[in-house]
Amino acid sequence: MQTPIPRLEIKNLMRRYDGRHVVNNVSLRVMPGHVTCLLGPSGCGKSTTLRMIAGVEMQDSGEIWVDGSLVCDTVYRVPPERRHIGLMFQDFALFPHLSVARNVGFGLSGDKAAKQRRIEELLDRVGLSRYLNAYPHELSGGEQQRVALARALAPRPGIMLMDEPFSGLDNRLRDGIRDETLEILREQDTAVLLVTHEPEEAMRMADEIALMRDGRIVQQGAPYNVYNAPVDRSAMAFFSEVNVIRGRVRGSLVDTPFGQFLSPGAYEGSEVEIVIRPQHIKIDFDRHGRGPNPTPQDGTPARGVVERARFMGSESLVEFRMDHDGSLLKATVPNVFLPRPGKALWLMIRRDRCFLFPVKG
Ligand SMILES: Nc1ncnc2c1ncn2[C@@H]1O[C@H](COP(=O)(O)OP(=O)(O)OP(=O)(O)O)[C@@H](O)[C@H]1O
Repeated sequence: MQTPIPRLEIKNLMRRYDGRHVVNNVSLRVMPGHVTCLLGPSGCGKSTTLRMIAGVEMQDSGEIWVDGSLVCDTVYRVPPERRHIGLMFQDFALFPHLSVARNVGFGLSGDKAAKQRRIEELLDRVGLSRYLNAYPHELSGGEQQRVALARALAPRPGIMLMDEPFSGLDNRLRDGIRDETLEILREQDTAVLLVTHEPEEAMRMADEIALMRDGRIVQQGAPYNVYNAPVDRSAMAFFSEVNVIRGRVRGSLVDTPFGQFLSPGAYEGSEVEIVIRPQHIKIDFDRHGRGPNPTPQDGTPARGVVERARFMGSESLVEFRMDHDGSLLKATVPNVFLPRPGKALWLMIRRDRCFLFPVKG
């Protein structure tokens, strides 16, 4: 069976500024109708990657392929306007002297009636039909952004590059517009590469997440896998707060106040971190100075004293000062759980949800 050809493929893309690799050997593929999110902190090289694919910036080395054809390497280069790539960048610019309808229809060819139908269809989908004849300055920032989105979607690009396209929208609007945009892009079988620094946005939108750090992709996969099988502590901490418990490997085991942990693959005598998200810490009551009995699933309980408890909406966040070393651990509990500061409680770690990483350096 033939392997399907990716709509977009980049191979070993490199870009240096002032001798520093800001994009370092980045490779990825996006299939038609799929959304890949380049996710990473500010300055990690996401936008530079997108700009090279768009053709507005040249790579130092590496290749860009569209539908199995080379579009750009260090010798050959298809100009941006002939790449048939749609762009939706943070700093979108509408043409101020054109009406909303003409802005949306700007990149459209074909007969007038078909153009008009497409313009009306898109404005309807982004909820702006009533502004057909308005001018950009008559619209709010968020409305202008939705017009820019309609304009980018109108020519049915085979590839859409999006750089934080929803960041200017208020929360109430954002989810709806995001879902609607995705639906349109999927209907058109467009391959989408979306840049964001927000893990929630990536989890919500992506078929695949490429987690970027210091110019490199450090992990790539379905959102579920990237979240639940992080490659290291930083990858894990990018998605949520984490608790870290340190220990040393002795005879393939790590001894901690929460009991012993198996340490497969870690060197004897090396220092390791056991990392756990706040939602995977279990809380139990104090029974006259004793905690619950140890279990194979949750190990040994360790006692902590509540330092602070806050209600966060759908969950409560409780911070504990641990008896054994004075460290602070965070636990989240669904709904309302607000023990008073000073109260002693027992914490246990869900063994199936903790990760063990070697301490670097
Ligand atoms: N034209 C340039 N000249 C010199 N350095 C640059 C240039 N463009 C980007 N950089 C640097 O390259 C690095 C990566 O920038 P890039 O904009 O790709 O990051 P990013 O991950 O998209 O960040 P953000 O989310 O803040 O936009 C940054 O350190 C930035 O300062």
